Amino acid sequence: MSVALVGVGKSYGGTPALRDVDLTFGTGVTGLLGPNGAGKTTLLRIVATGIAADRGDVRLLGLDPHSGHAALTEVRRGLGYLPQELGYPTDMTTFGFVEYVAVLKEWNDKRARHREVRRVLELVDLATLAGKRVAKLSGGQRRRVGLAQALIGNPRLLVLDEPTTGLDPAQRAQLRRTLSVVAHDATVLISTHQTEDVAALCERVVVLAEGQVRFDGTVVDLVGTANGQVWLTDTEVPDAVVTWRTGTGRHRVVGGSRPPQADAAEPTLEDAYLLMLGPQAASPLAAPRSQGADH
Ligand SMILES: Nc1ncnc2c1ncn2[C@@H]1O[C@H](COP(=O)(O)OP(=O)(O)OP(=O)(O)O)[C@@H](O)[C@H]1O
Repeated sequence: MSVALVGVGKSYGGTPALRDVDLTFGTGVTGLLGPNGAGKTTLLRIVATGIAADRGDVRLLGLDPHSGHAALTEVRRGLGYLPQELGYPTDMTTFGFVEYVAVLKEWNDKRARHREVRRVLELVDLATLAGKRVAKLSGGQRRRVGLAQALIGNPRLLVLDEPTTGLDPAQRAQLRRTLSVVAHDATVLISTHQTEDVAALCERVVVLAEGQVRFDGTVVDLVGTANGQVWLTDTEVPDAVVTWRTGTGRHRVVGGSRPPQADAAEPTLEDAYLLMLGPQAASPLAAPRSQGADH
């Protein structure tokens, strides 16, 4: 296993961010879902060696990263990381910034380094913007520069904190293609608020809430937890766990007792996620629902 966490806990001051987390990850893409403050970024920062856990055992690529400088360096050599917020030196060009990271990652041979920078820029569809200054890129383009630097050297462990933020639908599809290739021989962890990304990309999904693992399994199994609990109705239903008016004017009803004159609907990953977390999940995902389609 590339990542093994046993009894991992982390607090900031008195605030617990992760409590007693047991998780292992091997090759393939795993999606981390959870409401704001669930602990996703904290978990990814621990796996990316940015911070140490307060409690428990952390093994990354077979090593305890905090057992000494050599182990930490060895883990970092195999790691690609896109943090939630990456500061960009905006006076550099796209090529210049990615090359700068490649230098830090010990790509000392100039020709090999340039080839690698061109390769990762191609992967994220930025080759034509290689000479443009980062300051002049759009938010989505800048996010892809961040992705490019994470992909340098084909890392065995790829940690991406909200990689789809700011990407348009075509770019998200491109990212899905890229990650599905990378994941053949790498362990990829992504956090996202987009259940569609998880449904499209991940074999496995982990739901975190209040610093604890609430679900760990396949996407299909998570969707299955909502079987028989999703309906479409013409009128509002007061006792639903979550409900919203869809773009067609009908109400999607998730959880609670079956409403009278309801049509059963095929559950989606989002339904299952909302049902699992109840009103707690309502912050990031449920807000824009009134404009949504009938799903
Ligand atoms: N540097 C920090 N100092 C103090 N508290 C922090 C810090 N980082 C995170 N926290 C707290 O730890 C908890 C978990 O935060 P974390 O950022 O890991 O959650 P998250 O699931 O990534 O949230 P989001 O979806 O909003 O990014 C929250 O209560 C948060 O306020």
